[in-house]
Amino acid sequence: MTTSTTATPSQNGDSHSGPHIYHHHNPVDEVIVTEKLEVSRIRGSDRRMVNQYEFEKCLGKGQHGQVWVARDTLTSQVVAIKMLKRKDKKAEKLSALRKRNIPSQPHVPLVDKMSTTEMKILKEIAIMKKLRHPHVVRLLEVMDDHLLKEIYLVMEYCAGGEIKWRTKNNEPILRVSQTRRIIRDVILGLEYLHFQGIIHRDIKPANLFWSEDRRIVKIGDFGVSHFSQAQRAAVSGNEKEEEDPILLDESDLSRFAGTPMFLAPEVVADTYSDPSTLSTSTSDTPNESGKSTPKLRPPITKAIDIWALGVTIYCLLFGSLPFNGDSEFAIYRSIREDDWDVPETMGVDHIPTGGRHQAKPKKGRETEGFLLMSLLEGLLQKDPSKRLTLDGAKKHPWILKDMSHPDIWLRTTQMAGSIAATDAEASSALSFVRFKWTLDLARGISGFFRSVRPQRSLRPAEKPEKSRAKGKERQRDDLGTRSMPSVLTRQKSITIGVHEREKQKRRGVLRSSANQSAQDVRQHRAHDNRAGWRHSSHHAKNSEPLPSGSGLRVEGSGPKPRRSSAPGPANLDTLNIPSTSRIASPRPTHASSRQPNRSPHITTPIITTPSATTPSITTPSPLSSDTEDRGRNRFSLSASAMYRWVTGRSGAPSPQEMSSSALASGAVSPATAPSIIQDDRRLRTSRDLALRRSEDALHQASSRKSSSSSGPLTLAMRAASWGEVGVYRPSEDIQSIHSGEPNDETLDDETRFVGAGGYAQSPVPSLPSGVLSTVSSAASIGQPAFNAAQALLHRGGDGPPTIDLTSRPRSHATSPLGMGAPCRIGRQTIKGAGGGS
Ligand SMILES: Nc1ncnc2c1ncn2[C@@H]1O[C@H](COP(=O)(O)OP(=O)(O)OP(=O)(O)O)[C@@H](O)[C@H]1O
Repeated sequence: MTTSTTATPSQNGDSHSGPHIYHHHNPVDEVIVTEKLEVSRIRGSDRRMVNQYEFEKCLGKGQHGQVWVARDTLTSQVVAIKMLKRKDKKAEKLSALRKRNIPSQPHVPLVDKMSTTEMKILKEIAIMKKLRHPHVVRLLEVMDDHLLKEIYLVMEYCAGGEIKWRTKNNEPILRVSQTRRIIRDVILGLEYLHFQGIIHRDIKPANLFWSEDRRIVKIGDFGVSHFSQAQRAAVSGNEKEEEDPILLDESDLSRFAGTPMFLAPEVVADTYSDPSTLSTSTSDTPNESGKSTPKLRPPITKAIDIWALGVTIYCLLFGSLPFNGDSEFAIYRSIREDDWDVPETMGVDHIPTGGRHQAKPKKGRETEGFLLMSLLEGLLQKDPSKRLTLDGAKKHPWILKDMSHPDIWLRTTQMAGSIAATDAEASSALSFVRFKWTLDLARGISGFFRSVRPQRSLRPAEKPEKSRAKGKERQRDDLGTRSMPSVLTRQKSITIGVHEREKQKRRGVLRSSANQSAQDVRQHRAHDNRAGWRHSSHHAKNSEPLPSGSGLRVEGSGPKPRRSSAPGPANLDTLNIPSTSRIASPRPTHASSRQPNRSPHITTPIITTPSATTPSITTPSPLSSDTEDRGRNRFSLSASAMYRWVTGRSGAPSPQEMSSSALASGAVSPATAPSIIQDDRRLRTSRDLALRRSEDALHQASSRKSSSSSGPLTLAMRAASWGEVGVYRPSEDIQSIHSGEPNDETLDDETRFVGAGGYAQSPVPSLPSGVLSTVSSAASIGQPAFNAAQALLHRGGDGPPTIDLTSRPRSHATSPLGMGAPCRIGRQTIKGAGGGS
């Protein structure tokens, strides 16, 4: 649900009048859009207050504005607020020059009415609004008052800061194992972005953020990201899916955006340095006149993120960049032409690399260095068509190294059919619903999954990107820590007319959805969410040129100068969707695709039959032969299987075995248990349970607004992303997954248990993995589930071990397990090194 809020009249006249209603964040809410702002100063201090947010300290300044840590005085939640200036004089001048060449049209393009900066901001917002994943920084609220010169993006605050990767002497500061875990998180986040049709375009260590305790890494900064409708349609199987017109503009891939050292070769292709060679020919053979025609520039696809991931891994492990130069031009040349090399050792733990080219060892004897070289080889392929895919990277032995159950990790973190790919689905609390244990829910879902096999759709035909822009480059003086500013070159596709039609369509949908049955609630929410977009951009899209702000003074000189623009890459969307990402079609948009028996609560990903226009094939998951397994009823309750294991018999737990509070709260219904257990019959092994737990963590996390560091949820999530899925491990394993100092003796039993994503040692020494993981999952879900788990496990006598869960696990923020512990290098304790600051 998107909510508009209003503010009080300002004391200082900074905002206009309106009733005093500030929105209270609810973890399952969609992004809030606030249109009226009150900007004031806190009495007796020079600190700024914007609506309910008290600004505390400035984190830094980027291209278009500042980022502040602020506190929500209503909830005490600490957030990061990005203040973006609507107008950017320099960028606009450049844009105005370009626009002179655009012929006049019956409808004035939206971009011509809005500043290019504002357009960019709106795009960033539109992209961020779609995202909800534990490894992606979350947008909580957009504060956009057209009377003010700044737009405020309230985001999840990642208190661990950005990932630091080198000392002043260009030495690495992370261990190899830490890097591996970071990269696993990034892969999961990136996989989600690509699944959503988003190319990040600025993957680099500085855009990867630690959670407060440095257990989780999240991808942030979507300032130059690109949304591809074609990619999205390929995933959803619905080419006609409605989207924001702002997002539909695909010309912006022709922008030359990103951070120079992390740009892929296809982005800096030599047509850039020599515009005369620019050609649309696909051949490099001599033509009739005998002249050789250069190859067509490779299309810009999500493969650019894979390249940047390779550069990022290199940075984290070696403390230096694989491609560098004294000037931007030299950097690009190096990216295009140079081979990369590696130092003798990697990581702060100085593990030998074995060199760039090494003889292939016998199977099973591959060294860390050998595996890394093979991974980098795949990621840093200059030809994007030969580059490793994200799926390939995820399955690479270096990434999976030291995992006790890589196959389970791969399966549990698989995107297709498991991750809610739409806003509506992402907003659902799958695990929470699961623990409601409603009969309809369990039956409906299991029936559904039995009847529908996963399908995967082929992507639509490639769209040629027409626009090409030429430009000059400018030298950059920083070392890849700053993104290049982005300037839209053409925005012809977005017109007021398009917007009006879009609005009318949505209104119609919204009206009719008001009368739909409860089964349509989820779909309604999706529309509602997108319609909510109108709140923030309504005036921008429909009104006359925006009035200049009356409130905040414009400070500074705007963004850094535009560095360069390049000839536009040729093609836009030949996005290679990993096979594992194609299985599900998550959002039905037509009534015909609705499942008649689905409960209004059911918000599980939907596997739709592909539309007539989209060819599809049915392919088993590459990870396992049991594709059907993926389609199983994920609502089958692990807890019931846990019950079966605990009691040694099938059937429902008796009411006495349920905790009274769980029953009282309605979270556990004895009447529903038999059917649930029946549905659960196929889940016989603890392995399945472990799998389930991990999925739950993902879903639960994706449903939470505040997926920051607090709460036990993130522990389960961490387990999933760190590849340690619900497996009991002895004490030495705790150290092996410990990113801080190995001799940390401060773990107490409870903390160990809280960290039960596979790290518990006591007090559950002989607990099978499934049970342990289930409890971990339950703990992440909340009191009712927690009570249920407790009821099931809390039995004495000759059965399995008793686990006392009477006290809620304490926040893992206090737990030293994992990356929270300091990492010392010499006498220094290094921030961002998986340790304290
Ligand atoms: N959600 C967040 N949580 C914590 N810190 C953040 C968050 N978002 C941004 N920051 C920090 O705020 C600072 C400013 O960020 P911003 O993205 O505006 O600029 P930048 O990354 O330095 O430059 P640019 O984006 O122009 O490349 C950076 O130090 C960044 O690490």
